[in-house]
Parts: sequence; C-alpha cells; structure tokens
Amino acid sequence: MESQKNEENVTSNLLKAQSHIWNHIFNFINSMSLKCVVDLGIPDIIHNYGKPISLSKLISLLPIHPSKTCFIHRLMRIMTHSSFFSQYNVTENELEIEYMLTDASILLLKDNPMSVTPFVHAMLDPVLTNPWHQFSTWLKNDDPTTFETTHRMLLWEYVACDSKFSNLFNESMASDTRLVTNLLIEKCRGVFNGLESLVDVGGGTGTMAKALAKSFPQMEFSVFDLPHVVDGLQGSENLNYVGGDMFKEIPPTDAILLKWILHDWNDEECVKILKNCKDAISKKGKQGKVIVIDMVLESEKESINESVETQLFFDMLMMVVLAGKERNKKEWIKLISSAGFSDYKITPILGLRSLIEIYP
Ligand SMILES: C[S@@+](CC[C@H](N)C(=O)[O-])C[C@H]1O[C@@H](n2cnc3c(N)ncnc32)[C@H](O)[C@@H]1O
Ligand SMILES: C/C=C\c1ccc(O)c(OC)c1
Repeated sequence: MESQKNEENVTSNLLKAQSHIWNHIFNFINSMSLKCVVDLGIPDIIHNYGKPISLSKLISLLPIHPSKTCFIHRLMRIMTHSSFFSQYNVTENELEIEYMLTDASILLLKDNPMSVTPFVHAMLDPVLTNPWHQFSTWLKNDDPTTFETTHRMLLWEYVACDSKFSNLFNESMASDTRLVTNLLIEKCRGVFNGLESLVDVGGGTGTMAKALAKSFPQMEFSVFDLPHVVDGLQGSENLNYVGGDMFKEIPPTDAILLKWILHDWNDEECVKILKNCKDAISKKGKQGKVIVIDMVLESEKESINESVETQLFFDMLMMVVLAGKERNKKEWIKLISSAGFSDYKITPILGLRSLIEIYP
C-alpha cells in the first residue's frame, strides 16, 4: 500500500517536471502569438467594432488570406487563455463566440497614447531576438555582449546605422515614456517643486521633456542625448536639445532625469554617469537632485504574483543586449554612495519600476 502510493507520487512528479519543461520550451509561443495579434491589428479591429465581436465578423475584417480563416479561432483561443481577450458568448458553435478587449489588449490599441504596441514591435524584432541563440556562445567567448556576438557592433552603434530599427527602438522608448510621464505628472508633481531647470540625460527624442515642459512652463528643460539622436530636432520656448556624451560632461542644471539609463550600464559606468550628474547639479550652487526611474529588484518574499519573473526578464535582456543589469535596493544604495551622494529616497510608484531621488 505504502509503496504503491510512493510510486504514484514519483510518476506524478515526473509528469509535472515534463510539463514544466514543455512550458519553458514553448514560452516563446506566447511572445510570438502576441506579436502576430499586434501585427494583424486585432485589438484595434475589436475596438473599432464597438461591441463584442463574433469570430466570423472578426475574420471578415482581418487582412488575411481566405485560405487562413480557419486558423484564427486557435490564435484567439490561446490569447484568450492568456487574458488578452475575454469571451462573451460561450457556445458550441465556435463562429458565434464573441470576443471583448481586456485591460491588456486596451493597452495595445494603436491610438491609445500610452500604447505598448511599439514596445512589442521593437523588443520582438529579430534584431533583438536573434542574439538569444548565441547566449551560451557569448558565455564562452570574450565579447562584451551577446548582441555584439551576433551583430559585431554595440547596440548604440546598431541603432545609429539602421534607421528602420532606430525608429522602432526610439518609438518603443517614447511610448513607454508617455505612460510613465502621465503617471509622474499626476501622482508626483511634488518631485519638481522648487526646480528651475532639468536635463533629461539620455532623453532620446524628447517625449518626457516635451510633456514636462508643457506641464511646468516656468521651468527650463534640456534633452541631452547622443548627437545622432538629437540632431535636427526642434526645441520650443522652454525646451532645447543638446548633443553630447554623458560619460564626458553633462550641462549644468538644478535637476537631472535618468529614465531607463542606469540599467543599461555596469556599476563602474553608472558611477561615472552619476559623478558627472553630481558635477552638473553642483554648478548652479543650489541643492539639486538626480531623479532616476528604473527597477528596484524585489525578492521572492516581497513580490506579488508575476512581478519577480518580469523583473528578472528585464535583467536578462539587459545582460544580453547591453551588459547592463537590474539592481536590488542594496545595490542601488552602493551605487549612490560610490558616486559621492549623501541621501536618497525610493518611491515605488510605477508598478515594476520606482522613482529614486538622489541628493548630493
Ligand atoms: C534605453 S534608452 C532610454 C531613453 C529615454 N530615457 C526613455 O526612457 O525613453 C537610452 C538612451 O541613452 C542614450 N545614450 C546612450 N549612450 C549615451 C551617451 N554616452 N550619452 C548620452 N546618451 C546616451 C541612447 O541614445 C538612448 O536614447
Ligand atoms: C534594444 C533593446 C532593449 C533595451 C535597450 C535599452 C533599454 O534601456 C531597454 O529598456 C527596456 C531595452
């Protein structure tokens, strides 16, 4: 009796292990089905229809070949399973199933100003997915990143020479910034109290600075990024673009914003950037600050549901494309003090990311 039970346990654990491995093997199917749904514009089609849409109606509106109509039900089934759509009318006849948008697919709508669709396009572009096939090769050679093992140049060099990918990349960053900016201006206006000027270091094409310049008309804003990123961009009354290298010198200012910058770099490089920030905010003779928007890695204990895995995905992405990393609280504090700052405040207000204010 005892031994039979034991055998059943062994079998059940074996099968669980097999299924766990299968799940990991095929995780990419979630990513690629998402990419397909976005490429076909399915969320927008459902949204424009204005009410729950039947499978047959959806098929009639899709830009697909007539010979492929029978496959859409299965694409929708897996995406409904993973909460991108909800089913309204569960019937035996699959053509009568009706689909609705969920919070996740609403965030994929193209005309949602905070749309995550550009992020899907950029992060699942072969330029960024191909390097993963050489991850172990990179661990055995002395290339700085897997991205370089695959493309023979740095990510920033690649962005500079491939205008199609550069547009995808910059638009993906800009779309994320629109989401963060909305939250920041709504939830943390106080962060900008008493400041006369702010430089967005690595500010890309200026999405964040433009929104801040509108919300805080009495402040002066600069977008500081590599010359090829800001060349030819037009500023406004209280916004200008400055080309340069943050490892050399950052223009003097009251405050500096670093959004999704420090996770791109190793500790030594981050200390260099932060020291240059400290110099820049000291020149005005006021008590300035550096405002960082980045992840603070949670431990399994502190976490809610999926968030640790998502943060670990970002950490792996930073390793493979840039030799950067995500940091826990202890690692952030070490960076901050190594760069000679004396105080900081971490506010976890952006879901998986935090606002980190750093004071000289
Ligand atoms: C991950 S993007 C973040 C963009 C923007 N802060 C955002 O969150 O949307 C990093 C930015 O750093 C810029 N960058 C890279 N190296 C730089 C350097 N040495 N000096 C200034 N900017 C740099 C890139 O051009 C890019 O726009
Ligand atoms: C180009 C590949 C991805 C990437 C690069 C730099 C970043 O800061 C980032 O943040 C999510 C993503």
